[in-house]
Amino acid sequence: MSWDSARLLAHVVGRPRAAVSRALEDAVGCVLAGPLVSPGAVPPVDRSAMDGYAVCGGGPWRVVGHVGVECAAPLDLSAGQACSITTGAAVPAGTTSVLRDEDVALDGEWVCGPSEVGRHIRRAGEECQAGEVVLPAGVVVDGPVLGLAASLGLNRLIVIPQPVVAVLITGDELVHQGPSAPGRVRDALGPMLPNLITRAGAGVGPIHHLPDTHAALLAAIKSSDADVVLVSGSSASGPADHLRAVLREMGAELVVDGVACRPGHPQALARLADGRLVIGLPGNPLAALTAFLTLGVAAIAGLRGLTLPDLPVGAIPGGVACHPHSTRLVPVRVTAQGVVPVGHGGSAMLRGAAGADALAVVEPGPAEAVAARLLPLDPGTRPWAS
Ligand SMILES: Nc1nc2c(c(=O)[nH]1)N[C@H]1C(S)=C(S)[C@@H](COP(=O)(O)OP(=O)(O)OC[C@H]3O[C@@H](n4cnc5c(N)ncnc54)[C@H](O)[C@@H]3O)O[C@H]1N2
Ligand code: MOO
Repeated sequence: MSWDSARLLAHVVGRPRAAVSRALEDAVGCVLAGPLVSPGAVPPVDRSAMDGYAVCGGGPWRVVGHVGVECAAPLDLSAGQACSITTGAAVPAGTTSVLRDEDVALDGEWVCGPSEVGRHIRRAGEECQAGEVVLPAGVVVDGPVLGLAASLGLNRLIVIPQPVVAVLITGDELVHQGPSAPGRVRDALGPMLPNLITRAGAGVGPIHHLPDTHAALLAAIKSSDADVVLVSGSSASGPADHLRAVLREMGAELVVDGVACRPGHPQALARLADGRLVIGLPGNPLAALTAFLTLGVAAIAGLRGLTLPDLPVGAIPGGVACHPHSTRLVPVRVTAQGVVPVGHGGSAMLRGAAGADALAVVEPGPAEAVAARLLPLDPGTRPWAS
């Protein structure tokens, strides 16, 4: 299966989770299930944009009082009157202009300065009117969205919740302390995957290290209640690679069974009878990373109700060799001079990817590519190209 078909299928198979109502503080990372509608006008009244004086008509003006932000019922002004005012305070009825502190001259109870009708007044409803849609469905709830929701007066949001992704790391040879040595390989995926899952917009579920047995893998997949289960190091066809046999035994639908890409070709995606997804990540660390960025990120986007972003295209002035039949995923830096491969892109090594910005998606072909789509290595990057 082609790399693009695999990515597309993973996105389609990740069906959006049911919408729920969440308190603002619990909604971060979720996706708006419907348009965000303002219940009222913002601001609700005309407000001063400056610290200074609200005035009525032409000057000089006699200062008749003070209005602070906390003042719920400000006095009225009539022609020739002014009141001192703070930024954000409701302007008194009759105000024609606000003058900044630094622009006025005071003489006892009199104030004078340059006034211009409407100046430094934030009009009621300037940001939005009651009933107005301020954000469409499908926006990821982040800090600014929460701030906006609060300033509209909302306490809760209707959102598609984040999916939960669990990780099963297989490999009897894996160790979690100290260096690799004959017979032992330092686990690189346990430390790598949680941050990638978070940046892709999912919750990190349990991470289990399993022995290389059919029974252990079967029991762990069966007992997980995560929306997506990532299984690393069991994707090929060796004696310790049990993933496909386990999926068969569970009656899973194998949606993606190998992808024509390098590295990462043995990756797989299956849907269990109850709708949960299982993604097989090849054990080689860069292959696991490319598979997560391909199938994992696309499935998570689907589960979150997000579209699959089109990838931006970058010029590669120095060119990069194509593979005759497979899509190459090549660690690159994105510079002002164009896209530059960083090297160290072998499937068992992370050195190139760790210092790169993106994977260049190099289409199969007979020669060299001088441009490629760019798959961000940080799956939390905003998709400018979509
Ligand atoms: N006969 C074939 N052999 C292999 C094929 C193939 O098509 N036919 N594909 C090769 C490719 S490509 C890859 S990638 C690997 C995928 O292997 P598995 O997913 O079954 O993983 P393992 O065999 O367990 O491990 C491969 C390699 O990666 C190391 N590894 C595993 N997990 C980790 C980890 N958490 N951290 C660091 N390194 C890890 C493991 O020690 C092995 O060296 O299969 C090829 N073989
Ligand atoms: O394709 Mo393997 O996934 O090269 O390392």
